[in-house]
Order: sequence, then structure tokens, then C-alpha cells
Amino acid sequence: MAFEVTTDAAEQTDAAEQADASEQTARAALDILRFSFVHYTYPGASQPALNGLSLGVPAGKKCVLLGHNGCGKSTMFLHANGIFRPNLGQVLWKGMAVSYDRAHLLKLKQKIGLVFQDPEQQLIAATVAEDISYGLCNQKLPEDVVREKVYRTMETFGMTEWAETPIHRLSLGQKRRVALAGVMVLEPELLLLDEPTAYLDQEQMRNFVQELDRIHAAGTTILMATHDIDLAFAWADWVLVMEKGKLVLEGEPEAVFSRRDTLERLQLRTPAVFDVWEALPAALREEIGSSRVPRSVEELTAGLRRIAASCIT
Ligand SMILES: Nc1ncnc2c1ncn2[C@@H]1O[C@H](COP(=O)(O)OP(=O)(O)OP(=O)(O)O)[C@@H](O)[C@H]1O
Repeated sequence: MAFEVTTDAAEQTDAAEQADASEQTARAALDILRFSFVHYTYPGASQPALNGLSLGVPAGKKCVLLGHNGCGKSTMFLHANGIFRPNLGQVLWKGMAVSYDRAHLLKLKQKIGLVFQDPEQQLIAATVAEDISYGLCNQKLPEDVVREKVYRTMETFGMTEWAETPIHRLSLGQKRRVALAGVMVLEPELLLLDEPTAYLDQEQMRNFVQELDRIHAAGTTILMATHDIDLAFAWADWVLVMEKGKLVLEGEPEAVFSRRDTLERLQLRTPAVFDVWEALPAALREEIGSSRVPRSVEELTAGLRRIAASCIT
């Protein structure tokens, strides 16, 4: 199901409004993070970056955040873990309004890990091991605990051999992985990733997505901002779409990408596999036998190969 978010009351009947409201209330209880009517304008800017943003991140899901350049995705992330404070409205963590005193913010930053778009913004220490230990040292943990956690994380991320490597010697893909490891070492409950796959090659992208799936399987909710529509469709189980600082559409991937009119208006394309699937004759789709649209070209090709094989035998 996809929910199109409209602020025009005239577009909604009373009954639909009531159904929407109870649906929203029920869903809000399942959200790990919630934005409630958040407004934010950068100092000196003429337009708001967040313009009454209300959205929820459902606990336990793999979520993507889509939207045109400048629609407010990064600004939303900076509000999520308290780096920015709304001019108006509220950010809620597990149903509780975020409190902006130092002690609470420090705790919030452990629970909500943010990986920036540009790893250079995040990596500050001289070597990989030092960088991964940075957040733990800030928590003033005993040295042996820090060492153990850093080693375990480097092992999980397959980077023990880089421990003493200077950060500036790493490739972009490697820097991205170190930045992710530096956030994951703090064991956040929610991981926010700002365009993590931009400029990665196919192999790096596959490895990165596998790492995310492992992180998610271990119990972390993930919200990834991306411009990669095919990745969004293949990976996510919940999709949020923003426009001009507001949420305009949300739902399961198939439902969201069925809203062609809305997506066209937002100048967002549909996933390639979605278009190919819709162009196939209904009989062929039935024969492939999937109860849902295949999530990737590989999945669709596997279905077509199965049919081709059964025709030959
Ligand atoms: N430091 C800043 N000062 C003033 N305006 C800013 C600043 N950072 C962002 N903005 C403006 O705020 C709006 C939202 O920007 P934001 O970076 O959050 O968008 P985005 O959706 O993450 O974009 P992209 O997809 O290009 O990364 C844009 O209009 C942008 O120009």
C-alpha cells in the first residue's frame, strides 16, 4: 500500500481523513524515528529546507529516502541525530521528543549512526584503527574494551589488514567502508546513510549492499538516501519520497513505484525492471509465477531462463 501525502483538506473526504488518521496513529507506534511537522531554514536562506516535514521510519525495516536534489534529504538526516534543531516541530526517538542537552545528544548519537555523503567529512583520524576507535574514545570506555570492539568491527568488515593504513591511502570505496565501520562500532539501532553508493563501481556496490544486509539482519533499522532508483527497488522494503522539504509519498516499493503520475511530476523515474515487467504480456508474467514484481533484472532474468529451460525440455 502507498500513502500519498496531501495537505489539501479539500482533496480528502471526512471518512478518508479518519481512516488516514487512525492508520497514521497505528503506524506511528511502530516508528523508531518520527518527524512531526518539522520546519528548518538555513541562516540567511530565503526558502525553508524542511517545510513541515512529517514522516516515520518504521522499526526493523530497510528504508530508502528518495527525492530530487535539494529536496531536504541531508537536512532531514542532520535533524535525525540532533546535529540540527528544528525551527518548529518535533523529532521523536521511539515516541519521545528529542532533548537537546549535551548528555541526551551524546546518547542519541550512539543510537542513531549517520554516515555522511562524503567520507572525507567523517574520517578525521590518521589511520583506519584510530578512526574506528574515535567514537568509542569519546564515550570514555576503558582502553581494552575500545581495542576489543575496534578489532571485532575491523574483522566483521574484513579490514584488519588496513588497521595501520593511513586514511589518505584508501580508495573512495574503502573510505566509505571505514566510515561505515566507524559508525557501526557504536552499535546504533538506526543507521542513516546519505547516498552511500554514489561513485562506487559494481563490485564495490555489491559488497556494500551485502554489508548493509548483514547489518540489517543483526537488528539495525536502516534509512538510506539515494538517487539510485534501481537499488531502491531491489533493496528496500519501505520507500519515502520527499519534495521541497515535505513527504509526498510513502509505502512498499511496488506500491510507491506504481504511482507513475506522482513520480513523473517529481521527475523521478521508475525502476528499469518495473518497466520491463509491465511491458511483458500478462500470460508471460503469470508463467514466471512471481506473486510480486521481480526486484532486479537478475531476478527477472532467472524467471525468464526457467521458462526458456522448461520450453526446451
Ligand atoms: N549550508 C547551507 N546553507 C544554506 N542552504 C543550504 C545549506 N545546505 C543546504 N541548503 C539548502 O537546503 C535545501 C535542502 O538541501 P539538502 O542538502 O538537504 O537536500 P538533498 O535532498 O540532500 O540534496 P541532494 O540530493 O543534492 O544531496 C536546498 O535548497 C539547499 O540549497
